[in-house]
Amino acid sequence: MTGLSEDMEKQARLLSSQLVLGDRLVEVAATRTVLAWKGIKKDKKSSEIISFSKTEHVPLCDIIAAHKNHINAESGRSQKNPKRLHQMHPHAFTVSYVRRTRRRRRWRCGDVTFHCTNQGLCEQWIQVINEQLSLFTNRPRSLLVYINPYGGKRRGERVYEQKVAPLLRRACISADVIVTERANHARDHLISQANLNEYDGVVCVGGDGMFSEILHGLIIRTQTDHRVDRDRPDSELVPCSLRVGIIPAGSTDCICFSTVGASDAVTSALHIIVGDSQPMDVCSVHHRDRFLRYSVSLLGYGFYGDVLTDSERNRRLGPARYDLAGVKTFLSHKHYEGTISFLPAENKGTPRDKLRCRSGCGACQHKSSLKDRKQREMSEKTNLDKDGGHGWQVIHGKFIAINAASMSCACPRSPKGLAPSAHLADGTADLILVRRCSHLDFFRHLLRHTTKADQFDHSFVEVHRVRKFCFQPRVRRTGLGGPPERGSSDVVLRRHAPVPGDR
Ligand SMILES: Nc1ncnc2c1ncn2[C@@H]1O[C@H](COP(=O)(O)OP(=O)(O)OP(=O)(O)O)[C@@H](O)[C@H]1O
Repeated sequence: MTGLSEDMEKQARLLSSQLVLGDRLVEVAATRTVLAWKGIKKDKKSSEIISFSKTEHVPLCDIIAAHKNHINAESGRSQKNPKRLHQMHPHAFTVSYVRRTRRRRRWRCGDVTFHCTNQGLCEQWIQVINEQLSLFTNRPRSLLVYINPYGGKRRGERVYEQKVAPLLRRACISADVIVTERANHARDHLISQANLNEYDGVVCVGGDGMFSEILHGLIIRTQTDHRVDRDRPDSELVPCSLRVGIIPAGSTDCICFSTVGASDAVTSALHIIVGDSQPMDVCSVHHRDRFLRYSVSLLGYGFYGDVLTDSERNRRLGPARYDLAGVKTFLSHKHYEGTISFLPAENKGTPRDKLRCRSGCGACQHKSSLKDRKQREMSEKTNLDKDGGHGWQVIHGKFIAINAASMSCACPRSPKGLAPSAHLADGTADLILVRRCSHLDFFRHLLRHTTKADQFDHSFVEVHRVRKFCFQPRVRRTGLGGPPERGSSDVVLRRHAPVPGDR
């Protein structure tokens, strides 16, 4: 037998045969971790089999499935001299796998078809490969899919049917699909009707708003099932047992872009199929000991809050509504007065370091135990009660924008995002305060979101990495924006929902 590669020689082969690939004879071997093949030919003099090409291989964790092919008489016609080879190898199977492209971290599905001499061998190959794939317990078998038909450019259903469903079928993953009929349909269904035990994950086909609905549905359902009081900011949330997959079909798709590294339906579907996951921090927002909402991306008060509020009124305009609302809000140039108190995150890097959070990020690996977190929370509380909040910092001022980013919030328009160094799952958020400044200065700051320049390098911008923060707007007066009632909002960062992420 010819050697495939040194690495393969070290591992026990599950199966090894001489098959045909295209117009050449190859030796193919499968181990527990890799499928590899190499071109071979018979030496005319010695009749020995010798190898003549370099080994190609696909890691098993990148294989989607192996399927039997239905060969037709035409197959192979375009190739050099395949007819005889194919007559001698009339049975075939195709292995589908993840192909990484160089283009902006996009993944595609690649196929390689091997021809065998007999049906038994063909079936043996399919069985061996699929048996190994079934050992990957992180891969989903059954999914619950929610499609928002009105998100973004209203292409959710088409994107799912054309790009995602065929891949799920190929990977033998079953999917129950619900096309939503109204806002909060998915959230309500998850809270009160969905039989979550039947599924390995939930898939969101839509934008950030739709993801937020699903996140709320899952977290609220889990907390209700475990009788956790959501109104208490110090309640320990019970993690959801299901992962959430995101197929981007919205306007900005920032959560998908920041976690997967690309805003592309096929790439997301492939991440879901191979069982990738990425934990994410979830931030809970409370007002006077009442739970308001959860957030995993951006909480914006002032400029971004106003842009979102205004854009909601023009939803019929599609993604262009953000541009319109952005220009209007920018021209209005409002500022908001208030007091921000925050608890800085210690030993968690800084929002201006050059680290970029990717899957496998060291800062997000550390899982503090429940005991550690309880102790930290107790000491934070004691410090707060003892001397009015030792460790807490307080800033009073007039602000154009107060933003808390629990992730970079990168999107195709702003590839490094609002908070380039924010981590996905380290239990902190980057609190960005833009103080009152001139129109021109604010424009310069906004412009930097789209360039490589440091957007925090302005005298009127400050940024802090925080665990918790609280905003107390000044009582509303004529000409001053902000919520009508007096009171403060607390934001608490937690680790929580896993989503498929980049590897
Ligand atoms: N069938 C439906 N009809 C109307 N609204 C819906 C429907 N299904 C979901 N929604 C709501 O549409 C909102 C926007 O959806 P989505 O996030 O998918 O699109 P989007 O255009 O990217 O919007 P955003 O930029 O706000 O994220 C969500 O907040 C969701 O609650």
